[in-house]
Amino acid sequence: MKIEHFFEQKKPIISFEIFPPKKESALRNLDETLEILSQLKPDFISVTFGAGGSCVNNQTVEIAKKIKAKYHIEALAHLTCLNHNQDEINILLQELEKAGVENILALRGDKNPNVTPKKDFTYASDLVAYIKSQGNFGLSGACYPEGHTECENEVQDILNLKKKVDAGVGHLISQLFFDNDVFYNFQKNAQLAGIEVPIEAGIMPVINKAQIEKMVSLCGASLPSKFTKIMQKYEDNKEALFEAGIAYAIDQIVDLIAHDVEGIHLYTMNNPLVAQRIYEGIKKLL
Ligand SMILES: NC(=O)C1=CN([C@@H]2O[C@H](COP(=O)(O)OP(=O)(O)OC[C@H]3O[C@@H](n4cnc5c(N)ncnc54)[C@H](O)[C@@H]3O)[C@@H](O)[C@H]2O)C=CC1
Ligand SMILES: Nc1nc(=O)c2c([nH]1)NC[C@@H]1CN(c3ccc(C(=O)N[C@@H](CCC(=O)O)C(=O)O)cc3)CN21
Repeated sequence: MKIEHFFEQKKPIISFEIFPPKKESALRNLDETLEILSQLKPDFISVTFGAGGSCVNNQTVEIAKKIKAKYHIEALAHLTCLNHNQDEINILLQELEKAGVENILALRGDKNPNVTPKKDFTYASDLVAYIKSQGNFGLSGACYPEGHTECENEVQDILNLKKKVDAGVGHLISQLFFDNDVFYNFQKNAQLAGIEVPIEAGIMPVINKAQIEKMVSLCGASLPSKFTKIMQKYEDNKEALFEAGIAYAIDQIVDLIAHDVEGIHLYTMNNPLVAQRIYEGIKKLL
């Protein structure tokens, strides 16, 4: 089923994101992760492709296939185009079709200073238009409540997002954010720009200090003082930071649901216990 159809239901949809681990040995743990995540019955699970700028040939197609075939949950495979030419994209599309994966998150991909980008696709919107011309995939895109780090200003970023939607994206997933007002402001601006597809709010529960630093450098999310206060107080107390990170994420989600958000996309970072705790905290609100 195409993901955009999930939004025809009246309640907010819930989805999880996982990434293919770099180490072969961690792939076994991923099965345990999927076992737990699937019991929570999310509307779909997305699988990243070379997240954070790496472009090794990872297991995205295989994992997305397993999510559908073994766990009977809709899968959304991420696909990046900066480091692929058209022939390589064709092969990946064939593999996805053969695997029965119907939904693609079409992305440009993070720039990696050690890799020269290929020239067939420049922006995610180029990939969206190309996939649209090639088959019958459901297409999703990424959006940036605080503006994309490379874009000169937020107005231009929203106009670029409109191009991506017009190219054929039926659903958007937001970059993570820690201040809900930033997201509400973005929703309003997207609407003013004529963007009418559903926008899921991307939430990352932050449970360790290294992760916060990595994410801030990767996506430039601003940190409200309420957030930094908690992180500073508990940075050296692992258990307390875990609890505080979960509480902060639940607090964000409760507020988003009260504001009638269309969906919550949880960046699980392959930690199923975090997803489980958060799901427990919000399930009665759905
Ligand atoms: N690997 C993964 O699974 C994930 C990666 N990301 C990363 O997020 C970042 C951006 O990806 P996307 O949103 O797919 O890229 P995008 O191509 O939509 O946007 C990238 C930049 O180009 C600008 N832009 C977009 N379309 C344009 C156009 N037609 N004309 C002029 N400028 C345009 C945007 O304003 C933005 O600054 C990447 O760094 C991506 O890899 C995000 C989520 C998951
Ligand atoms: N710019 C950007 N790039 C992304 O890839 C991305 C976003 N933003 N925003 C949302 C999510 C978050 N994602 C992430 C972020 C970090 C890792 C990460 O820390 N990966 C480890 C791999 C560890 C392992 O293999 O076990 C790494 O070291 O890169 C993974 C996915 C993917 N997404």
